[in-house]
Amino acid sequence: MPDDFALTATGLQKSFGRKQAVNGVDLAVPRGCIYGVLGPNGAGKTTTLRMLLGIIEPDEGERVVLGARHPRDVSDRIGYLPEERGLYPSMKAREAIAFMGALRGLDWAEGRRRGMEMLEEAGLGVAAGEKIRSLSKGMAQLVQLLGSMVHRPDLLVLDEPFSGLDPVNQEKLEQLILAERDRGATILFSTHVMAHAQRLCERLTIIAGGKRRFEGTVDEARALLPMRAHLVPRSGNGGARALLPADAVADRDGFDFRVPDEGIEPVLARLIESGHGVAGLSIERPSLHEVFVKLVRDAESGA
Ligand SMILES: Nc1ncnc2c1ncn2[C@@H]1O[C@H](COP(=O)(O)OP(=O)(O)OP(=O)(O)O)[C@@H](O)[C@H]1O
Repeated sequence: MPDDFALTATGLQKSFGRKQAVNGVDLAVPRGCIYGVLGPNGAGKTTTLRMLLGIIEPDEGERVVLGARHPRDVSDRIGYLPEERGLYPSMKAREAIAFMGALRGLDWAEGRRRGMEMLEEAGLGVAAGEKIRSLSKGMAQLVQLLGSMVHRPDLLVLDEPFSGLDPVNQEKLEQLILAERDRGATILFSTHVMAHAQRLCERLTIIAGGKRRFEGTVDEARALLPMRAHLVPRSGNGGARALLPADAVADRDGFDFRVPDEGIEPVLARLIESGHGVAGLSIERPSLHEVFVKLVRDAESGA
């Protein structure tokens, strides 16, 4: 494996009975990068992550994780937040973190010390001595997340880490992920919430129907769809329609349309020369959410 990659996988395939969950996924995750595995429900994200971690074996394909022949050989260097959350309900938060660290080879006392420190840094110091069963679901999830980081892993794999968290805790989680990246870790996380991916990911893969539909940066993904313009003619919506691109749709105060390949300038020139004028114009890049929906719909329709 080239040293610049924390993880590579080629041609991963997995079936459960007659259901093909993953059908030939390739991944190359650069070291020190925040990498998103995006896909709709049932796309094969969890199955892909489990194969990468060696929890299940692929039917076909290869994966090299942190240079190892099998992911289990480097499990002490990996942190993992599984999709099914769960900590021992009778453990106190600080101990639950130390326990998760101990499972990855961290000294118990050091785990407790770091656990306390991490809880305080995350603004959860008050929860340190509380039993897991008395914490809210979101708080318990954050404790489990801290537990997956306590041994300072080189690779952190988080399966749908944002689900179940309120907006304040989602923000906290974004900060924790960025801090782990700044520490030097590689972070691989799955999600179907595009706003987090758009803000965090340096690279991403979109999976749908068990296959890879896109790989690249957020900017490259957003460039897959044309920019959109919202234009307000000074003369109102009346006579300007005929001067706009054919796909222009009128809304309350103007028109929405795809920016033509030749640019927006000819449209503006026509409106100005004809005396309709331009009272307002905004041009927006499509969001990752819009690109995701398009790619998933194309995949569903077999495009
Ligand atoms: N152990 C299993 N036995 C049978 N089918 C399975 C098993 N695990 C996954 N599947 C099926 O494989 C497909 C992919 O599932 P997977 O959980 O990997 O998708 P996902 O992208 O993580 O979905 P979600 O976002 O809903 O969690 C689904 O159709 C799922 O029902």
